[in-house]
Amino acid sequence: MPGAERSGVEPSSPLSSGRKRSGPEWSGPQQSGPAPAASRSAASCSAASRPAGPRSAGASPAESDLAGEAARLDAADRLRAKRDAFVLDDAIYLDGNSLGALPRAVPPRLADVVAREWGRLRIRSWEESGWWTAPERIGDRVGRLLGAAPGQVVVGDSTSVNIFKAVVAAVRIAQERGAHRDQILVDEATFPTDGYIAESAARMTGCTLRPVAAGDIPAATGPRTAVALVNHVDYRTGRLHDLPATTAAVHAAGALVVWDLCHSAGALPVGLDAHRVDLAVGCTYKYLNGGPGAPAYLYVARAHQPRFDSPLPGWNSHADPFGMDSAYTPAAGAARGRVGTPDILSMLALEAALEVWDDVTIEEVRAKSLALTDFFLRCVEEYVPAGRVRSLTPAAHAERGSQVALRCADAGEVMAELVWRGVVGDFRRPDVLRFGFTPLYTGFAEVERAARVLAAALAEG
Ligand SMILES: Cc1ncc(COP(=O)(O)O)c(C=O)c1O
Ligand SMILES: Nc1c(O)cccc1C(=O)C[C@H](N)C(=O)O
Repeated sequence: MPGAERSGVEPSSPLSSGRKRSGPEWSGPQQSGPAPAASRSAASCSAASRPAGPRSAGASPAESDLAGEAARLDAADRLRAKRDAFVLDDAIYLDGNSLGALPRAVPPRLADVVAREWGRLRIRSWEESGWWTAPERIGDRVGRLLGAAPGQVVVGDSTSVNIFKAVVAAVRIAQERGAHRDQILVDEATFPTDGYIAESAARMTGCTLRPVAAGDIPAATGPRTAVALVNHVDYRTGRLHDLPATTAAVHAAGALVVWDLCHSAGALPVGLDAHRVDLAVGCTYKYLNGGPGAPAYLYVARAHQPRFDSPLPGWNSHADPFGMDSAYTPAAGAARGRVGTPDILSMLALEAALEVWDDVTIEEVRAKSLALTDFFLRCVEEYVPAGRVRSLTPAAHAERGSQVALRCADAGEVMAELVWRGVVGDFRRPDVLRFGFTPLYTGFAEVERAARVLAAALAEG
């Protein structure tokens, strides 16, 4: 399988390693580096909660220039106040590309859902509290951030499950156009779940799976291609793939494209309708801050909805669910992508989390994201000795998502040290340090400090 390296969920939690640290963060299941020195004193633990940085005793000129610049950038940042909408602490949280921080709006909303809607209204809430229609209602809200007009996005299930629905349904549509379309292309560096599911979908539909570098998908798409499944932003390197050009090229060859937007939704404009994307999926627990295991979404372009033949036609996607008919008649519109009973608690937590977007445009978030990653790369270049790390993230804005990935041989140990010092990123085996930048709550001073702490951790390594 292409890109078959695991994302790195280790069976044992570092929380059980016996190691005290400043914040509650778990930088990851991904920590496979050696356990940090158990003998570290309590004093050094608490010092870690406010990283002093490698040269704190006397800041070098470059360091104070960058710190000053960070202060100026923060002062001019229109999104700065948004940080208050999240529960954060002194740790520098650069892992929002794995699990977004908790929005303050979520706990009171969930308390109300549990106590009043469930506790008192009980079954009435399916209608009176809008539970039944939540997948489409929240889908429209997510759709706005993806450039999708209402009625095309439904929230529910996991990204993995939605990939299955989207790829199989796309193959069915493509094969209606021509039964000879028997190939599924997948970007070869794909997040593993996409590759596993595409392989299974290929077996089920009589197709073969062809892994291709994302940039080569336009050239590789031909008369036998049914569908191309592509990650908009590569989870490991942070590379942003060319959605408009790839979509246009796949269409020119008569095939369909399914985009995995996990690492772009809430971080940059996607333009689903504008670029005539066929189908798309993604999670809501990263830059959309929906919470651990928050429901994912499925976009089916309006033009494809009448032919969207779900491989998981559950009763919730029936035209008349409460008719309890033994024959399946699909619902019209986005609801056709539903399966079973929605996960209401997670779904309504997500709805509350999305409130933070009400007065924010994705364009201003993107502008800040690029400024943050540019600034981080500059600070790293300034503070880290040349050659100690290598950036895997493209320098060109058009090719960069909202994360920076740095390669270094001892990345596991370095990330453990960073977490210890209060800078939370994550580690992807074998040698990648990942730092995600969430413009709604990350500031420039934090970015400068993170780079300084990184330099110190690397120096120790
Ligand atoms: C690109 C991408 N696709 C899919 C997933 C996983 O989806 P699921 O929520 O089904 O675990 C992730 C992250 O876990 C991801 O980064
Ligand atoms: N979904 C995750 C989980 O349940 C546990 C730990 C991490 C994750 C992730 O989202 C990983 C993430 N998609 C990645 O890009 O590596």
